[in-house]
Amino acid sequence: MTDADNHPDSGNRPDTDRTETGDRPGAALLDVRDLNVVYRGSGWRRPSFHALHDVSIRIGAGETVGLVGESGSGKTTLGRALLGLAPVSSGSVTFDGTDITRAGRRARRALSRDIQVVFQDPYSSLNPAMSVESILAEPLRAQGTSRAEASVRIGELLRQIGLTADAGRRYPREFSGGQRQRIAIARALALEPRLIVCDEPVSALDLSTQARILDLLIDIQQQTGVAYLFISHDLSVVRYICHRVAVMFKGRIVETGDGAAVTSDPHHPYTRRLLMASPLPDPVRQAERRRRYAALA
Ligand SMILES: Nc1ncnc2c1ncn2[C@@H]1O[C@H](COP(=O)(O)OP(=O)(O)OP(=O)(O)O)[C@@H](O)[C@H]1O
Repeated sequence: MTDADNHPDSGNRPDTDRTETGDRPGAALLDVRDLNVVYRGSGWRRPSFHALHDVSIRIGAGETVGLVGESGSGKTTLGRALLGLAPVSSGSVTFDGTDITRAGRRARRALSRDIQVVFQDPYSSLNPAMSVESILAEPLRAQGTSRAEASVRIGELLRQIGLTADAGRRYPREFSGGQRQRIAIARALALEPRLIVCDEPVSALDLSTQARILDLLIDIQQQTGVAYLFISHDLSVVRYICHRVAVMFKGRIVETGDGAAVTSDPHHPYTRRLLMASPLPDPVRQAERRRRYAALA
């Protein structure tokens, strides 16, 4: 995408039909219901912490749902719960009909193909001692893909993220931050997941690189139909990429709805405060980002 009008600040992410509640009609790919997560403490020095309170959220196939909220509100904890990595005390996380919180080992193994994650920091999320080829081969080999098939798939993945085939022989240190994040995205895509938890995937990148990575994620979604849970602090980014947005405050979801509506006409007082702290649109920032983006196009 090279049109400056399709810039992250413009909030014109193509939308699809919505129901009145903002949910897509039909069965959800992911259905989180009344989820509670409690981190157990150890004595009075480290008391237990109730991180998520009765959280419910749905994500449809091919949909991007944004999760915004201040630091410590529980966004990453929810992302971890989808990966089966949070101490769930009650509630359910149903992915395509299987409750992740109660799944046995075999079901979990199958789910680990379907749900992948991309982290904020591409510098620390890639093993510096491994070539890109080995990084991308790892999830494929772990699922029993043959060497020959893995090699073909790695070629496809590099093309998909816009890197040349020789990138496979190089190491993470030889790439820029944006290129490393592309490699992290390719690793997440290797097993053709149906949902990717994107935990602040562009916050460590400069503005023009952010725009390119967001466009890559949108292109990939259009090609593959993957769904995203997109965790971010940046409302302009969320407005650009997300179909729907959920706002978290102190471990609770306080508002959900259409991405453009929530970010321009918030109902909950906390969302209004969030918007005031990061005004949208900011004409100066918008013009600056458009200029940089156009120069790169
Ligand atoms: N392993 C843990 N043990 C105890 N408490 C934890 C643990 N992990 C997170 N927490 C607490 O749970 C709360 C939610 O943390 P979480 O990382 O989910 O927030 P967040 O919204 O993702 O924050 P940020 O935007 O800063 O990443 C915080 O108060 C945090 O201190």
